[in-house]
Amino acid sequence: MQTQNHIAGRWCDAAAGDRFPVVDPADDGRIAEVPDSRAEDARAAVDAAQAAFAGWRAVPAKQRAALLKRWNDLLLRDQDRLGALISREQGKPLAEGRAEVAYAASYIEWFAEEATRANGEVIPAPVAGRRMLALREPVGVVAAITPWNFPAAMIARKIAPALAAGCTVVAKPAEDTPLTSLALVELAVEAGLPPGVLNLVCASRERTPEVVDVWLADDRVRKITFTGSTPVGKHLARESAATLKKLSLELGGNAPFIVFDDADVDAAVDGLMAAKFRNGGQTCVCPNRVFAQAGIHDRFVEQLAARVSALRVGPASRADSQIGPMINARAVEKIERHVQDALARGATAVAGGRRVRDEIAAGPHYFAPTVLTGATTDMLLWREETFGPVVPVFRFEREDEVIAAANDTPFGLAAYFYTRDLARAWRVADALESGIVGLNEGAIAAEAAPFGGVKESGYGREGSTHGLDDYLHIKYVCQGGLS
Ligand SMILES: NC(=O)c1ccc[n+]([C@@H]2O[C@H](COP(=O)([O-])OP(=O)(O)OC[C@H]3O[C@@H](n4cnc5c(N)ncnc54)[C@H](O)[C@@H]3O)[C@@H](O)[C@H]2O)c1
Ligand SMILES: N[C@@H](CC=O)C(=O)O
Repeated sequence: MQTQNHIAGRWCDAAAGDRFPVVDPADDGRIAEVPDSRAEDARAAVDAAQAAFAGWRAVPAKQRAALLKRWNDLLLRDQDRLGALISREQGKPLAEGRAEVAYAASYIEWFAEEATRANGEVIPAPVAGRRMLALREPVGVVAAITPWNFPAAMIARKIAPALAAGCTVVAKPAEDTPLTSLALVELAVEAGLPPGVLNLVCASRERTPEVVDVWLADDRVRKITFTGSTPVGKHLARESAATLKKLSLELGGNAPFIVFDDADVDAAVDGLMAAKFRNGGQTCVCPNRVFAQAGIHDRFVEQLAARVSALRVGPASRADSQIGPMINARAVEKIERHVQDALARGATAVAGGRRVRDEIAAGPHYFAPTVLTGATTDMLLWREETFGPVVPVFRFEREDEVIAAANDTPFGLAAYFYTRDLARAWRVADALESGIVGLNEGAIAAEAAPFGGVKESGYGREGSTHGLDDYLHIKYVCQGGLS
């Protein structure tokens, strides 16, 4: 298991020698220790990335693509090992850990292919004797800051487009899950990535601001790409203004999931189970508020409660676990606070509603998959993302009422709805204020899709052809004297 920083092609400890523990969320048991980096480590990473930039951008796109393809192949070769590591440090069930490796690899493969398509344009000149071109160039050194919930996929879908575009990278993984990122970097080195092109430093929660502040202040860092909470995203936007860095921010959500009377209720329940319980509800696109129209409300809730009650809670180490531990004590406390607040304000738990601690789910961070009926807009879970296995169901009567309610949030990442009425399908898809819409579909993420939000869920897109643009800028070249 790799447990050192990677700077300028070398595995190294933090210059000051500090380390912090990485724990298994199932039982808080120590898995490993990694470097607790400081400002000097962050600066060394930028020095290395800047020194490597000129050489890397000059590597032909086809060779960069070949290297990314080798990296993709190595992830798939080691899928079982990496999947188990993700599950161990993050807590998701083993099948989901393995699936995340394939998901991460799909972004690397996608951007390997996109690397060779960063085409420019020849623009018809408005006057004689000129040739006008738009070239697409790498922005330079990119700083990537990633969350714990998808420790392989989130870093892969930032690093792969950056490398494909010809940028070099400094990265800092989430403090809860650095081991998977280190394992991915190890495979990138095995794939043949030159020294300095990809640098990764670990830092504890306390030291993270010291590391990231160096990158924010350094004018050699030309772009910040971040996935995480909205308050941290706003901080990065404010602090990078002084050097006018390019920014991609994938921030929090508060996704609505609407089931109309005319929906296929079985399909809606299937879609909600897929969208909500992936990673125990700790996914930024998880439905946070479920709206059921009066005509199907009771049938929908009955089916949903039966499915949710049957979910098996337990550690990733058991092959039959479907809901793992939450990432840490703060996370499970927030979930419990939301549920208790909802119950105190009149909601009813028709499934779950409490922490779990038993022979199988023996640790301190388990929460029962929960369905709450009678949810109302005065509850905490209306305003804040719960980020856990809790489904509050709101009853509604009319389409205009539910659209207003769905949009009544500063966030706008994902939204879902189920209907069989074609006119309504497009009316509602147009009216929802979100970057992503699942229409009769709960599983929306894919490497070929543009993933990102509107409003306070951030800006920029990851995946798809648009995902490469975030790491490129356009240079206009005007050649004269041709007549
Ligand atoms: N939009 C998305 O794709 C997406 C994905 C995952 C999580 N999220 C959101 O993130 C939230 C929970 O995730 P989290 O706890 O990892 O978020 P977080 O913002 O606390 O942490 C994310 C990353 O930011 C770093 N960080 C924390 N404080 C920082 C600071 N002051 N300066 C610089 N970096 C700092 C962390 O170390 C981590 O690497 C939820 O709201 C969720 O919706 C969004
Ligand atoms: N990994 C998620 C996004 C953030 O949580 C996804 O790609 O769906």
